[in-house]
Amino acid sequence: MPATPAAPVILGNAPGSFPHSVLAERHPAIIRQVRDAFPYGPAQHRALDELLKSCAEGVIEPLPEDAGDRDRWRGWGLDVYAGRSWFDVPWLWSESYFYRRLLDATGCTGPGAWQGIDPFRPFKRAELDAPETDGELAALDALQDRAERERADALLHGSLWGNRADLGFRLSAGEAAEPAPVLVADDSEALWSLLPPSGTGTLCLVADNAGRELVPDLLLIAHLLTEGRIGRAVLHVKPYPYYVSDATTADVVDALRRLATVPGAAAGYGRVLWSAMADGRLTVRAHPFSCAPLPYTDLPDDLRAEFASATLTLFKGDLNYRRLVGDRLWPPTTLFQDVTAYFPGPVAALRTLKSDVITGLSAATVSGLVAAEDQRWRTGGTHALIQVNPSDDAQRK
Ligand SMILES: O=P(O)(O)OC[C@H]1O[C@](O)(CO)[C@@H](O)[C@@H]1O
Repeated sequence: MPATPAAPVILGNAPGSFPHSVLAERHPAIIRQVRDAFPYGPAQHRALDELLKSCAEGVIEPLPEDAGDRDRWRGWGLDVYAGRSWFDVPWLWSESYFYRRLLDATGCTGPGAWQGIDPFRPFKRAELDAPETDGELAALDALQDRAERERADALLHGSLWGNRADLGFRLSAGEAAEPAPVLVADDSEALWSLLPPSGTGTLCLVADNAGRELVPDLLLIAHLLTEGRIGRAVLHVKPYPYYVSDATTADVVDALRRLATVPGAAAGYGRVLWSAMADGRLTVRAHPFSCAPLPYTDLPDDLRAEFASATLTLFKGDLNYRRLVGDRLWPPTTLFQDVTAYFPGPVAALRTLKSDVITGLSAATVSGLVAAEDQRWRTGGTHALIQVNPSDDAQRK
């Protein structure tokens, strides 16, 4: 458990706050976008109307009695939160449950003809098929004659900034200008020391978004396998559509098929990944807990054991960061090592900053950011971090 006293859990009930705006504005907008993207029938339109009304002024309703995951959600807190306003329960819980209910409203959770139809697929496909993606993949050609470490860094940064859907395989961390550095924490040396070129271990990469984030995540995995920094990778994705663009197995297939159609170096990475899938060096996992509305302190035993045996578990994106350190208003200088001390193995986070949660910053970095941007740096997606806790559970005891 953290050596630091726990900070307050973030709720969505403070008007003017970022979490409140997500519940009050972003969720209704997502309902509108999804409704406009599909030729839904009357029952789906009615269900979307009901969800719109509920999330604006209603309360959290239980799942239907025949929902296959009803007991799971009851175990995740549904019995405690049902009947309360969406705004008064932990923000992480409320947001996660919104996406679960959206799947019911669109028929994705079935039964029926719409079962399994991802309501976010048109947006994910558009991003994957965008001409910008071709341009960014073509940039890989220029990397090929660089030293291994340089290519590794460029791919790490591609994966990091892919979280903003902006691959830019950067050869450096970008403008590190004071007082507001782009990269607010950079533990990349510690990360590479966990994945030396002679490695045979396993990387668990806990993915975030599909499309222009998942593609560079896959490229990074291909590089690590090819260069012998890891022997195996396990890519954790979501078992069902979630938080609009979160990657599912179908999105992995789309991304790999996309890489199979491009020219140049990108196609070579695609071939590496395709054969690594075939011989088991790359596997895809879609554990139910990946869509849990809970922090990773509540890891179920099977996932805990899996992460404990990995050489490194790498969490991508903002939502995973919130779950990793706890969705709490930590003082920004709270040590990342303290809030991740519960984690059963070496762990790293690659994240662009899109919500209030932050840990592991130096006091000087915080004051530079606040002086330049007040608190906007926390949520604007213009800053990023690479944080590592290299010690595993055994070493801490
Ligand atoms: O795709 P990412 O990086 O996980 O970001 C998702 C973030 O977007 C939001 O859903 C809304 O901004 C946050 O709640 C969440 O943390």
